[in-house]
Parts: sequence; C-alpha cells; structure tokens
Amino acid sequence: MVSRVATSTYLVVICALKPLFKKTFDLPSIPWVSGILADRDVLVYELLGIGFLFLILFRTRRHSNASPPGPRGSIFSGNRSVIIGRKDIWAQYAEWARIYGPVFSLKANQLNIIVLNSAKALHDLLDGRSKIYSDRPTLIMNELLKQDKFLIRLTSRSSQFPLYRRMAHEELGIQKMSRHLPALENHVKLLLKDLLSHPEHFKSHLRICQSRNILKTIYGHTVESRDDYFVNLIEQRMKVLNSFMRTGAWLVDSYPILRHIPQWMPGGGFQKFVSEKRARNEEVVNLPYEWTKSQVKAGAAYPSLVANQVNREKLSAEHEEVIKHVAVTMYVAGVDTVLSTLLTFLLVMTLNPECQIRAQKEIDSVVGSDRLPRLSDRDKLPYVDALIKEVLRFHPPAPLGLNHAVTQDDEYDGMFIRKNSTVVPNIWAVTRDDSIYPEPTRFDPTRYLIRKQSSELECVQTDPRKFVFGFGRRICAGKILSGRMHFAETSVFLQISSILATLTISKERDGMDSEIAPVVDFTGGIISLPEDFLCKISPRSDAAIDLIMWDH
Ligand code: HEM
Repeated sequence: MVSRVATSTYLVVICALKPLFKKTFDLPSIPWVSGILADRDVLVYELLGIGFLFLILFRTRRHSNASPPGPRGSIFSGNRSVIIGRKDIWAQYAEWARIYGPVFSLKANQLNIIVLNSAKALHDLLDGRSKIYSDRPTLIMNELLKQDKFLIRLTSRSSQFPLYRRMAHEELGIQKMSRHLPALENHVKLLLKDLLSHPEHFKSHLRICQSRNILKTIYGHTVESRDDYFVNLIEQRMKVLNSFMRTGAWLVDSYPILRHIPQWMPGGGFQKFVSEKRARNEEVVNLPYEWTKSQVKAGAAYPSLVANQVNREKLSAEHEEVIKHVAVTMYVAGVDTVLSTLLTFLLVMTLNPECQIRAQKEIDSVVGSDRLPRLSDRDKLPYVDALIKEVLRFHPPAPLGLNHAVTQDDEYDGMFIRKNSTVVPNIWAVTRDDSIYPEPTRFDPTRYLIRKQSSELECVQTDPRKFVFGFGRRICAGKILSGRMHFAETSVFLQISSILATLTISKERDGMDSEIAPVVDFTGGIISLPEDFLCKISPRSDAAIDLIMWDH
C-alpha cells in the first residue's frame, strides 16, 4: 500500500516536472511496479522526483520534530476538555508554561494552538512579527453566526481591514474624544448618584454607565432608563454569543464538513444555536445603525462615530457595512472590559484600604473638594495613575487577550510554528511573572512609582498597559496611542478618580456586625469579571454628597 502511494506520488511529481524540461515523455509506457525507466530524459525526471520526495519528507520531519512542546491530550479531541472545562484556563496555561516553556502547543480537536506565556515571546512575535501574526483564526461558527465581519473577528487579510482600523482609531482618537468629554463626565455624575442612592446594586450601575458611554459616543443614543431598548438588544445577544466563543468549543470549527449536517443528526445540535442567534445578530448590527441614520436625516444627530461616518459625501453600501460592524464591535469590546476594570477596582479597594486612603489624599490635595476630577488633572495624580495600572495588572479584563492567527509558517527559538495556528496571548501569565512583578499577588500601586533609596533611583516596574491592551496591528482600538489618552483609559480614569473623590469603599458587615471579606475570584470567558462580591459604598462627607447631587 505504502509503495503504491509512493509510486503514484512519484508519477505525479514526474508529470509535473516534465513541462519544465520540455522533453517528450510517454506516460503509458511506465511500468507500474518496477518504476525502472531506461529513457535518459526520464532518468532525469526520476532523480528529480525522488529528490523532491525526500525534500518533502525531510521538511515534514524537521517541522514536526521542532513544534513547540506541550501537554498530550486525548487522541480524538486533544486538550479540548481542559480548555473548555476550567474557568481560569490562563492559570492552567501558566502552570503548563512552567513545565513546557513559555511557548507551548496544544490541540483542541484539529485546531493547532500555540500559547505564548512570556513578555518576550509576546513582544517578539505579536509586536515584532505583527505582519504575519495579526490575523484572527478562521472559525466556521463565526461565519455561520455572521460575526466574521465584526472588527474583533475580521481577518487581517480582508481588503477592508485597514478601513476598519482607520475608522476605529479616527473616531476614538484624542481629537474626536475631546468632544465626548462632557457626555462622559455627565455619565460619571449619573453613576455617582446611582451609587449613592442604591450602593448595593453597584454592578448594575457600573454596567449601565459603560453602556451609556458607548451608545452615546458610537451611536449618539442617550440611555434614559434601565429598560433601554438598545441596551437590552445588544446586551442579550452579545452575552450569549461571547460565552460560547471559546477556542475549540465547537466541533464544526475543526471539522468544517459538519456545517452541512442537519440539526436532528448526532453532532448537529449547534445548528439550532446558529439559527436562533443569527437573525437576532442581524438586528443588533442593523437597528441602532438605522436609528442613527434617521437622526442624521432629521438633522438631530449627536456627532457620534456612526453619524460622522454617515455624513461623509459618498456612502457606498460597502462602506455602510463597515460602519455598522465597527460600531457594534465597539459595544462588544468596550462595555465588559471597562466594567471588569471598575469591578476589580472596587474589589481591591475593599481589600486594601490604605491604598484607597492614599489615592483620596492625593485627589484632595490636587482637585480639592468642590469639583470632580477632570482629565486634565491626571498628570498631577501619579498615585491614582499607578493605582489604575495596578488594577489592570492585578486582573487584566481579557486575561488571554483575543486569539491571533499566523498567516505563514514561521520559526521561533528553534521551534516550528505552523501557518494558520491559533496563537493565544497569555497576558495573565505576564502580569503574574515574578521576575517582572515581585510578589505578583500583592496589590501595590507603588510598583510604578520612582522611589529614592539613598541616592539611587529605584527601578520602576513595567507598565502593564504594554500587555493588557493587546498587540501589534490588533492592539485595542480603545487604547492609549503615542502617550495620548484614548477612549478606554479616559473613561476608566474619570470613573475611578471620581469614585475615589466622593465615596469610600469598605467591607460589608453581616448580621453580627462582623466584616465580610470578599473572595478574590474571577469568572471565565474572553472577558473576565470578578465573581459577585459584597462591599459597602458610602459618601466620604457631606460636601461629597453635595458634589454628587447638585450641579456646580
Ligand atoms: C480597560 C479596558 C480595555 C481593555 C483592557 C481592552 C483590551 C483589549 C484587548 C486585549 C484586545 C485584543 C487585542 C489583540 O488582539 O491583540 C482588544 C481589542 C479591541 N478593543 Fe479593547 N480593551 C478595553 C477597552 C476597549 C474600549 C472602551 C473599546 C471601544 C470603545 C475597545 C475596542 C476594542 C476593539 C474594537 C478591539 C478589536 C481590535 C481588532 O481586532 O483589530 N476596547 N481590547
């Protein structure tokens, strides 16, 4: 059998090489088994063919030998059950990195996965070789659910990719951002009022604040109530979709042929999920967009991302598709990430009162007590700035970032990385690397502050924003650029500094008046939030209540 396959391959190779040498060659005259060819010309083809076969064999062997090492999984599904079974899979990856090295490989069914666990590997590959490491994995489920046009999932090989990125950066860059500052400040004020009146519902207040920010800046829509139609529409759809989009979760991504099997057949269960969610997905993409368009026509539009783009002279159908998908991606990418940061902030403030007091003192001395902090105060608040960095390091909102994919075969540190492999950036592992952050489980904003020890300046630890916003050409569209403030950081700064200025976060007490210490635990998923916890939120002073309740 093996020899027949070899002989057939050999014949194919000979036939393929033949035109290159423009020699006559009578195929039917080749004896099937012996393969002994007397003709001089044919002998040349024969030798070349054999050489070619050896080359293929050699290449294959060399590559498979040098693939990154990794844990052996089951013969059929690889490590899939571990990947989808453990909520803090980033911690499992960090454990495996200690065994197999900072770059290791996994299989989930047929998907080749390379996990990068060190700052160096992340920087070398995803930043340094960004040209070939900035694709997204091609997943059949994305296509079936019509999510493949969302910026976060769009392939970098798409001719529209530069347009998507340009639009996102243009609209969330510093110039356009400044026009949204009054709206963001107003939303902070609403958040503080909510936290003052019903502190126990802090999670829902924080969530609605992020929705307000995104719906205003992206669509120009003002969220008036918690039953807001667009908030509910987008939230419900996206929550379901994101929770199901874990790497390797769907068999059809490994075996694309399965996309054709009907729902009633074993293994066809995903078809029901797809048909239920797809139509709803279209609503999420189209309805808020159409609403903004109607506002533009009526001359009543707020200068949002969508309105700015719709107002351009020529608006092709193709351009409209891009606007719709950039816009909806902002909601998907921008609400839970900032929410996660704010919840982690409340959690660590509950557990580290001394850090909270120091930040409050700094704000009091710079801002005073008769106004809320503004963006322009940030440079004068180094401790608050360090505290925000430490919140982002303590638990990065996207601990595994978003999956990248590599568009061509590559080698790194003597290891072969196969084209189309899914590349997982384990950001969490870097933020817990004790060679970069000594005592990584300790919350300590002073890591980033320059301190004097005798006459020497002490080394400052790496700014975690180098990792937590992603890498290369796929870096977060809401991220700081060239030292200037962008959307994500602006909204995080305004919310955190204003909460610190006016409210105190402390441990809740039980019926026996004993303090309840919250457990530090986080949800799984692409965006990871603190698990539900209790904390007490109270006004710092009468002046703070006055500041929150009245417009000054
Ligand atoms: C603290 C807040 C945030 C964090 C930690 C964060 C983090 C990230 C990360 C890790 C990625 C993946 C980058 C990569 O693939 O290498 C990403 C992508 C993205 N983020 Fe953010 N993000 C935040 C807030 C926001 C906000 C507020 C917006 C929009 C308003 C936003 C928009 C996006 C978009 C559009 C992408 C996809 C970029 C692409 O695929 O080309 N993010 N973000």
